[in-house]
Amino acid sequence: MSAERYNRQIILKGFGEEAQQKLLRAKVLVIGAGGLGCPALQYLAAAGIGHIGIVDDDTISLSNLHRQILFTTADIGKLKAEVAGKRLQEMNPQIGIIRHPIRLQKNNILDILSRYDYILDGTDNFESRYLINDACALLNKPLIFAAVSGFEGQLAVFNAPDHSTLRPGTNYRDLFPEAPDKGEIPNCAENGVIGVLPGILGTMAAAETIKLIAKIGQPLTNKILNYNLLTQEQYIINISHGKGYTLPKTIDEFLNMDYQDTSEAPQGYIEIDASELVKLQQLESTILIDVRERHEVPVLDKQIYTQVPMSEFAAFLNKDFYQKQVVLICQHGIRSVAAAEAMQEKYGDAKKIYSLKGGIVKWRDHFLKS
Ligand SMILES: Nc1ncnc2c1ncn2[C@@H]1O[C@H](COP(=O)(O)OP(=O)(O)OP(=O)(O)O)[C@@H](O)[C@H]1O
Repeated sequence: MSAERYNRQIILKGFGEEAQQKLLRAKVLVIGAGGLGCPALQYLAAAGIGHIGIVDDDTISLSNLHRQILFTTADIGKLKAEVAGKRLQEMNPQIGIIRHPIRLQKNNILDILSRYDYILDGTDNFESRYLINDACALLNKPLIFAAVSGFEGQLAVFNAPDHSTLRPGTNYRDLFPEAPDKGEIPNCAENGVIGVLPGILGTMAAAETIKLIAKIGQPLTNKILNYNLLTQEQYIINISHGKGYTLPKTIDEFLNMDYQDTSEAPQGYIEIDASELVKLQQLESTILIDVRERHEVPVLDKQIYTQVPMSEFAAFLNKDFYQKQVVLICQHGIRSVAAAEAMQEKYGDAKKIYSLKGGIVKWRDHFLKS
């Protein structure tokens, strides 16, 4: 270990060489390399956590970049776990980074989690949260939990005993015994999120992880912190042990639990305006498709826009093409939506599909300039 790299935290009173050694020996798994996971990973890697695992099966999209700060425009379409792993390794070559580009599900989670000492949940859906919570409880792993919703964030440490009172640790089900129905509570893709909020909460989650490992301060065990970005107010609520929920006590019980599928529902196509079209046009991996019939005006530059009239669209869908982003354009943005739906049906969420809202007529200036 190069002591110089960590010197400023080693010299800190109440931290020191001993705490640094604990970080170096720790194995932390971060689930989700998204808005919360990216900042958490950066600080954990920089602080010198010896082994960091990254789980994420998703690829990087343009709309991730305002908050998933490990990624650049050139990374669009690549696997988050791979890119995050590479970047963190460059940041700190002294630590071990293990990439798991997979979706955690009931059938693989126990195997992956059992290789780590601390688990940080940076996912964005309730199915995964309950699955991770129960797996951590079963395997007796401390779980650092963060979540954002609107302009507010929550932070807690589950399943870790409170060292001052020796009370056993509470878990996510003590707060919310059962999962809401899929789609009942909107996620960031549906509700929106300001990039800095998961940045703050992800960083706070890294701080809780470091506190737990180094055994400093008072981690948020048996408590949940609520943070409001608009007012900068925070408050902490004590969590007591709840009743009336089932936590699996054995692997068989876990495997028999009825967890919902954690894979994302197909995202559907995204309607964009001209400013987003300009950004997508700058990416080499974008294909622009004009779905109007051949006689329609204005005629678009054939070098930039591929013309596939709606009457020929079904045949076009059978061709294989590998571009990651497909932007569909028509006169008023109605046929492009129909084309987007057809593509969505064919490819599910394997492709990012965009439709220009309002069409060429609404954004006439953009098309006349180009
Ligand atoms: N069960 C799971 N296994 C692996 N990764 C997961 C799981 N559940 C969620 N994730 C990952 O957690 C990350 C959460 O990131 P974030 O909340 O910023 O949303 P996003 O899915 O990247 O973006 P958006 O919702 O805007 O499309 C995603 O990259 C997602 O793939």
